[in-house]
Amino acid sequence: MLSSEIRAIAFDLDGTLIDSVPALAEAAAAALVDLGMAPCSELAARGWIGNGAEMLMRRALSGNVNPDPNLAPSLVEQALARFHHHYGAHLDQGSPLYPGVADTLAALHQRGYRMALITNKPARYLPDLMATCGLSHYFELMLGGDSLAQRKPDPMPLQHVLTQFGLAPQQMVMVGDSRNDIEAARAAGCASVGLTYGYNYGQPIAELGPDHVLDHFEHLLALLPARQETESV
Ligand SMILES: O=C(O)COP(=O)(O)O
Ligand SMILES: [Mg+2]
Repeated sequence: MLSSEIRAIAFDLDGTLIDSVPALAEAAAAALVDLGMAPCSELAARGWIGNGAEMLMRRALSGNVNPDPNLAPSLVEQALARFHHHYGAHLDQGSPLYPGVADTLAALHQRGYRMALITNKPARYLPDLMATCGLSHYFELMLGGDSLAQRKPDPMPLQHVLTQFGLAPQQMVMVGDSRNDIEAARAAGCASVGLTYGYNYGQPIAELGPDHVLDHFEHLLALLPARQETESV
């Protein structure tokens, strides 16, 4: 069980709520082909997701999770533009919800938790993508990787949500699949829950030391009781 002080939940998106690998990998591969390069595999792209679209394309251009520091800025710019072209054109395909996500979010909402989305994905995609998934109405605030000056693993997005919600760090938990989520939560003074099914550069999320590690999204319900119950004690 998480602290009974928890009033809000910040959710990561890619690898936590939706399996975005198929859509992101396809757009990255198509962008490489547009530039006359060989496409990347879905498996490779899986290890490059987590730090936003530009970093995904830097890694794709380099064929490595550690991007070549000498990539020409114009090449990165072109690759990113082609990525946005392909990804934006197929937002409604290739990003299925993980099992249990819709019902669990509905139940947590019903239990009285306030919810925010904190993703490193570019903010421009969030309204349409979340509407397509049928999840928009749960989130009071949706932040993308380019919404603020800093993104996860920096604590800034979590601090922004706390300020907007008028809450202290111990009143919010971050739920995510990668080191960026766990490190951002720790730096903000928030609890964290790590999900094992997402993308964490191939490293088990437990190694980052989140407060709880879950294999299934719906197991969140056991950690976060109905708010009315918590408030009556
Ligand atoms: O798109 C990314 O690179 C990561 O997105 P996430 O923060 O929702 O996992
Ligand atoms: Mg993620």
